[in-house]
Amino acid sequence: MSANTLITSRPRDVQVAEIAKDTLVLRSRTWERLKFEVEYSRQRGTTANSYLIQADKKALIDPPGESFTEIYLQELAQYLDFATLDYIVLGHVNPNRRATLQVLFSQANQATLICSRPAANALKTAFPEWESRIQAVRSEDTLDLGQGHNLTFITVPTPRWADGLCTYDSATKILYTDKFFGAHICEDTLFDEDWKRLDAERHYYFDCLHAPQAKQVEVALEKLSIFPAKCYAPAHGPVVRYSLSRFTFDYRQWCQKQKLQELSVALLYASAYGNTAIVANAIAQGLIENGVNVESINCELAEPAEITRVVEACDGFIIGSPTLGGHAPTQIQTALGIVLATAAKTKLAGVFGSFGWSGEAIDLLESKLKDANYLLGFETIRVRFTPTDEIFQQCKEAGASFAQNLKKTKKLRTARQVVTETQVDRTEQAVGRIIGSLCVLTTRDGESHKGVLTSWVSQATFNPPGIMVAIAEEQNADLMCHPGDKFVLNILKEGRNVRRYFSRNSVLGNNPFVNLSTQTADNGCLILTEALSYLECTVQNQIKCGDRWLIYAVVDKGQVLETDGLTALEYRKSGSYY
Ligand SMILES: Cc1cc2nc3c(=O)[nH]c(=O)nc-3n(C[C@H](O)[C@H](O)[C@H](O)COP(=O)(O)O)c2cc1C
Repeated sequence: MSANTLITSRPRDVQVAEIAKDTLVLRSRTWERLKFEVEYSRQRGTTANSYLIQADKKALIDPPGESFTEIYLQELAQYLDFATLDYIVLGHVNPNRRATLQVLFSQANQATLICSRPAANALKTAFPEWESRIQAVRSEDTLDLGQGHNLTFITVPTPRWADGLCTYDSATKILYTDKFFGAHICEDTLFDEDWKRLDAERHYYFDCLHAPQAKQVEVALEKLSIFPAKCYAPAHGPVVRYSLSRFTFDYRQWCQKQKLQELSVALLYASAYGNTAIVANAIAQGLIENGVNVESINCELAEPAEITRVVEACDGFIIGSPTLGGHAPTQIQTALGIVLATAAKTKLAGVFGSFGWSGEAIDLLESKLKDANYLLGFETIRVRFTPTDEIFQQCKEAGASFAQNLKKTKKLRTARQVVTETQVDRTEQAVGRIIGSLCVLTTRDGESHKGVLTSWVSQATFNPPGIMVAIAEEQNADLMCHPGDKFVLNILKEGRNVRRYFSRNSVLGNNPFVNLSTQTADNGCLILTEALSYLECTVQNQIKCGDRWLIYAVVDKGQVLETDGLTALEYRKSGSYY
């Protein structure tokens, strides 16, 4: 029997120990993975740490979730007469923790609940009967428990825990860090004396929970750094006494590492009950494991300017929503508006969400992004209620495949944009920055069909719909420079290599059309069925300018052949050649 089997067979318990003057830790331990930790467990169990400070006043910090309610309260009763408890301090709230609070609050009937403002709002909705006993605190608010135990509160909002609150006790110099500086590992050892052994678990915990919110974690670290802490008391895993500065340094390094990744994805979501947030976290894990930085935005907290900034800066974006009353929450609708107005169409996009029965919000997001012509980096993820282990894995894989797709498209774009320092003519380089849609222009000469590749095309008029094409003599200009001449403009799709049949150096034969599937348009010219769309055009005017004919033609009719996909673009190094 392996050591691991032995460990997992131990029953849940609550380990109690004194960690400083007047201060106990109560570690609710499970040697197996907890269900709600599907998202970040490495199967080494975990501890849900709660702390009790007993000075002139008594404060209990972070009672555990409902899987421990009974054994935790039984154990706590050995050390505390509930009727004498003055305060319950919460680092964050979640639905899972409410069950324990419900029982504790009814027995500790003198106790006031201390938490951040967002947590207070959520708790007042959950426990309206206790509204007067819930007290919201702000950063730098203090609470004197007597005997030197002066508590200072620090709000540390992150996308995942908008209501995050840390607490510093001046008597013991313990900083109660809640979700920061934890690890999911269950052992008898209370402290981190053998901290090198904890490295992998700590790093994994950070990657799963904090890497997607590195920016906000850095802000939190800054706020916490002003306290002369000698000990971190986290919500999970060993109490940090021996590796405080090393662990703080690691957090800073890990945050930096995220920000230095070459590619970054904006992950926008809202989540009323936490399910969409779990899906977001799974996708984030897949991205992070594949070397992509993730900037999470909880749309319920973020200002529009912040969303705009992140969407502008990212290489790809993924947006997720719950469906509530047949709709996406207002904040998601606002974020979608910002995305549609801000994100370049070349950015890779993704959609996900948790729903109950109809999932309209997910459909809305998908259809708006598809209509706007964004390319999706994975098939839209629809999860009913809470993701199972299996679905969680699938979401993670979707994140991984988004990362791979992002790398591919980025490579394509940068390869085309590289300009070497040896190029002499800056003007040419500057002109070369003009890009165009890659098209094949087909004309007809009697029974013979011709096709030329060009990106020198743009819309010229709304009414009638008209286009402008610049064409060289050798590009069959004679077939399209007279009023009344007909042609078809085939607009090519990114990722399909149709251009190779029409390039000047093509070795694929003189007649490109034998290799391609075509239809004949009403005007007699060929439509390439692999194109994204096509326009049937009639020439109206022309001007000979420099080495080109400038042709103006009206669009008689057109059709989109594929609703998914992006227009292929032609990037050039110089304005003096194609
Ligand atoms: C008040 C309320 C209204 C809901 N309305 C819908 C709905 O119209 N369509 C649907 O598919 N699911 C609906 N649901 C189910 C939620 O979409 C589902 O619980 C989802 O997991 C919530 O995601 P979240 O945990 O990220 O908030 C509703 C749930 C609640 C609580």
